This record gives sequence, C-alpha cells and structure tokens, in this order.
Amino acid sequence: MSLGVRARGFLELTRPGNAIAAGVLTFTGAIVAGGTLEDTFVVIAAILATVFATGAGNAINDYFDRDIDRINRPDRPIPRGAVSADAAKWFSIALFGGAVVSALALPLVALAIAVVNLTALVAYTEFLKGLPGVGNVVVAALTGSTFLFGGAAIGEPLGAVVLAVLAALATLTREIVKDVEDIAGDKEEGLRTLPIVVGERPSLVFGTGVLVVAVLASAVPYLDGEFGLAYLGLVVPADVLMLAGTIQSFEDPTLAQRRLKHGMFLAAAAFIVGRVAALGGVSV
Ligand SMILES: CC(C)=CCC/C(C)=C/CC/C(C)=C/CC/C(C)=C/COC[C@H](O)COP(=O)(O)O
Ligand SMILES: CC(C)=CCC/C(C)=C/CC/C(C)=C/CC/C(C)=C/COP(=O)(O)OP(=O)(O)O
Ligand SMILES: [Mg+2]
Repeated sequence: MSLGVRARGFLELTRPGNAIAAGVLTFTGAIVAGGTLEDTFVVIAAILATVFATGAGNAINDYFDRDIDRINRPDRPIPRGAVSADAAKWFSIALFGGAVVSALALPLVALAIAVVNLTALVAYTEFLKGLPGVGNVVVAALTGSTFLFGGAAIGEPLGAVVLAVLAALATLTREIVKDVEDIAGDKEEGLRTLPIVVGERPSLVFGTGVLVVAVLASAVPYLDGEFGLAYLGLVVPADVLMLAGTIQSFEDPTLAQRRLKHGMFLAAAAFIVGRVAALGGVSV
C-alpha cells in the first residue's frame, strides 16, 4: 500500500472536518467570552488541545468500533484495510498526548475541562456508548464544552455558556438520529442504545423535542442583545435546516443526520458572524 494511501487513512481516522470545526468552536468560545489579541497564545493552545482531542477521540472510536463498522461503515479506514487496528490505537494515543501537552499551557479551569473531556473520550466507546442515552449526552456535552473550554482559556469559563448549551442540545438530537441510522450494527454488537431500548420512533420524537427547545433558545443571543441581525440572518436558516433534518429523520435518518450537521455548521458560522458584527459595532 502506498505511503499516500496510508497517510490518507490516518488523516481520515481523525475526521479532520470535525476536528477543525471543534477548534473553531473553541476559538468562538474564547472571542465570545471577551478574548483579545493579548490572549493569542492561550487561545492557540486551547484550539490545538481541542483539535488533537477530537482527532484522538475519533480515532479511538474507530479502533473500538472496528467490528461494528464492518457492518455500519465498511468504507472507514480500519474495516477497509487502509490502517491496521494497532496502528490506529497508537496513532490515537499520540494525538491524546498532543492534547495533554497543549492543555498544560492553559489556566487551571481549562486544564480541568481538558482532563474531564479526555477521560470521557477514552471511556465513551467501550463504557458509555452502549448505555441508552448516556453516550448521546456525553458526546453532546463534549461538543458543547468546546465553547466553555475557549472561555476558560481566557479566564471566563462561562463566557459563552448559552452557545455551549445550544451546541449540546443540537448535538444530542443528531446523536439520537445517528443511533437510529446505526441500529443494525449496534444490535449485532449488543449495544443498548436509546433506539434499541425504547424504539426508533419514541427516540426520534424525543430528539425532535430537544431540537425544538434548542431552536427556540437560539433566539436568546439576539433577545439579550449579545448578537444583532447579522446573527439572525444566519441562525434562522440554520434552525430551519436542523428542523427539516429532524422531520426527515423519521423517514431517512442518514439524510437527516447529514442535514442536521449542515445546519449545525451554519449555526456555528452564525455565532462567529454575530460576534464579529457585535465587535465591529455593526448595528444590523
Ligand atoms: C439551535 C442551534 C443554534 C444550535 C447550535 C448548533 C451548533 C453550533 C453545533 C456545533 C456543531 C459542530 C460545529 C460540532 C463540531 C464537530 C464535532 C465535534 C462534532 C461531534 O460529532 C460527533 C459525531 O458523532 C461525529 O459523527 P460524524 O459527524 O458523522 O463523523
Ligand atoms: C475541548 C476538548 C479538550 C475536547 C473536546 C473534544 C470534542 C469536541 C469531542 C466531540 C465529540 C467527539 C469527537 C467524540 C468522539 C467519539 C465519536 C466519534 C463519537 C460518535 O461515535 P459513534 O457513536 O461510534 O458514531 P460514528 O462512529 O458512527 O460517528
Ligand atoms: Mg463509531
């Protein structure tokens, strides 16, 4: 196998789009919490810690999921043979090391968040994912925590708490839809995910309810004056996209979870645009 094919396989293990997006969320948390150019060093360290941690968590997840993925995701690097399980394990450990080294440059609260998150990432697949709803809540909390982590890097851990809650709620809905999508392989492995325990439809109804709460709550940054119309101009289409995704999830969970992800990324852009517009004193 060529070096390029193997390198691509290792990069794929990190799910680079998610890892970079998580770093962007950390950056967003830092600037929304009031970070300035003087905080550049700690913000870069926090972004690196998040990118390394997310890549490590994705890689270790594929390592532990290698048997399920032969059913659910045969195209992924380990089941398709691009990366061996052992190489994936050591690659993930190296990435976890990078996250620890980066986090050591941060204030104590940020370091504490990193320690909790890294522990949860290692424990998730083997111990938490198979517990009905617990794994979904952990991934949602990890995703939302990126905003708190960015704030903590500049000494304001709760500076972007509203955005953290919005991200966690939307991620919780998407995780439930993904479990409906993966139900075949999860059943084979004896996992007790929410759709397996309570049924697909009740799970999706709950996920839709969670997203409706998140969509309603997404008005808060506008109503409390933190963000202006520039934010609304992006978050409203993001909300529509995510709501469309949950409605779609009853028929086509694969398309639905992708639509939810697109809506969530657009919502993340709304947070950044909202903050930049507020900083620029743009009244729109
Ligand atoms: C209502 C409202 C305004 C919600 C805000 C939604 C928001 C900003 C969510 C953040 C989504 C985002 C950009 C997450 C970063 C990437 C990440 C860490 C995702 C965690 O994904 C775990 C997932 O199970 C991975 O699966 P896949 O994406 O299929 O590889
Ligand atoms: C802020 C710091 C230091 C860390 C945050 C780290 C973040 C953002 C984690 C987000 C969630 C994440 C990347 C979880 C990794 C595990 C994972 C891929 C969960 C979903 O896996 P499965 O439930 O197996 O579903 P798929 O493998 O089919 O996607
Ligand atoms: Mg997996």
